[in-house]
Amino acid sequence: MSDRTAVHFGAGNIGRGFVGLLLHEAGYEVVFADVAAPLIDALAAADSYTVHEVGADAKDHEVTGFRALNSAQDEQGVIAEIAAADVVTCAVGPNVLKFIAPVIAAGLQQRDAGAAPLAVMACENAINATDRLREFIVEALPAESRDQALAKAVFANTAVDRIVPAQPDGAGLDVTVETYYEWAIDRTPFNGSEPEIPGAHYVDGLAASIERKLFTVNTGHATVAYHGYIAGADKIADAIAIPAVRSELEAVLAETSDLLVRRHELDPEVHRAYVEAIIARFENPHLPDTVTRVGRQPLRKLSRDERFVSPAAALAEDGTEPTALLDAMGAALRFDVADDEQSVQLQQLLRSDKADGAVATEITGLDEQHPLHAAFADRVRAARA
Ligand SMILES: NC(=O)c1ccc[n+]([C@@H]2O[C@H](COP(=O)([O-])OP(=O)(O)OC[C@H]3O[C@@H](n4cnc5c(N)ncnc54)[C@H](O)[C@@H]3O)[C@@H](O)[C@H]2O)c1
Ligand SMILES: O=P(O)(O)OC[C@@H](O)[C@@H](O)[C@H](O)[C@H](O)CO
Repeated sequence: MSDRTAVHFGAGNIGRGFVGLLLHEAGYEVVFADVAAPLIDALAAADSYTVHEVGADAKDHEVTGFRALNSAQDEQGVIAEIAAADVVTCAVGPNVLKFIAPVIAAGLQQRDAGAAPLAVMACENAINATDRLREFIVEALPAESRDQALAKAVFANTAVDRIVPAQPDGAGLDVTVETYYEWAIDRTPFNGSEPEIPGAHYVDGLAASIERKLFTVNTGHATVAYHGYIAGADKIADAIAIPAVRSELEAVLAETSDLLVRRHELDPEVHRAYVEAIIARFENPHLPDTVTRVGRQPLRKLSRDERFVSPAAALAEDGTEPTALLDAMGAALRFDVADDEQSVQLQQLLRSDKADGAVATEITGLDEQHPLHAAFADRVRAARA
């Protein structure tokens, strides 16, 4: 039995197939907290699950020694775990951070002031997700004990990268993943006391790592998903095999590469190799990933600080029209998937009687004066025609 505990919110694909696995391999007892009752019941009843890698040099990994708590039904149990844990991580989706924050806040209040600080690290596809989580925790803490509670934790931003597709019915707790993974954690807030996680690596400041990842892996992935969806593809590997989709992907990544190389002073050759490796990951024929999973929640993906608008707005502000990014954003507007709530909301918005410019602003958060706005409003008009 381990003497170190990690509470992980979100026992879904990346939670079991990546964060839970790496924490287990680092020697932590992982306590999964999730609101999905069947999933938590299955985890609580299991002694182990298997992470199956697919692709070159694939291996199977057994995860054992975990516990599982239903955070909707046993909030006090989760709070007590957090009060005593060494690490808290989450992979619940950026829009869910506000719901888990009050529980973490309560755990910090209950924590012994003499205990080593709790390492809090959000593992979401978003810029500074841990900072966002911290803001929600701050809001949840009473003013009179806020500073004491916050002093009991260290908050570090992270960037996580591993493609974990939706798992097929009947897979149970086992998870199929690609072999590649990367977990970059900002070392700065730890002042030398960073948790030992051999599968992760520490970096000085996360801005370059997270933007490189989000604006390459996720911008590229979403481009393949949205153009692939329009072309009628179901799987990402099939979508990228369509020459027109592949050209859109390459054009989008040329635009984000231009921004990333300049902004973070990346070596262009090293970055080119990074881009090529990512395209090869999208082509992995053994990975059963779909355009509907990768394109999920289009309103989040089209929001201001996300994978399309953030780099496209920066390029437009520099005087370049990012045509491929705009075309991918236009393709995203045509993502019409009945069981994706945000896709339904997006289609309702497009059918509304609001002006194209107002719709463009509502989706992207860009005001009418922004240099990207008019070009995106044109894509809105085209999608409504
Ligand atoms: N799947 C990937 O390839 C991948 C890779 C890197 C990062 N991510 C990021 O990880 C996050 C999760 O993605 P995923 O693919 O694992 O999604 P998922 O839907 O498989 O898992 C999310 C889990 O969070 C749980 N959850 C929802 N609300 C909760 C709450 N209030 N408290 C506790 N648990 C709650 C859900 O029940 C679900 O089990 C997202 O931010 C995603 O962008 C995913
Ligand atoms: O998780 P999302 O919805 O932000 O993005 C969908 C995919 O691009 C994403 O899950 C990737 O598979 C992952 O980020 C790879 O590291």
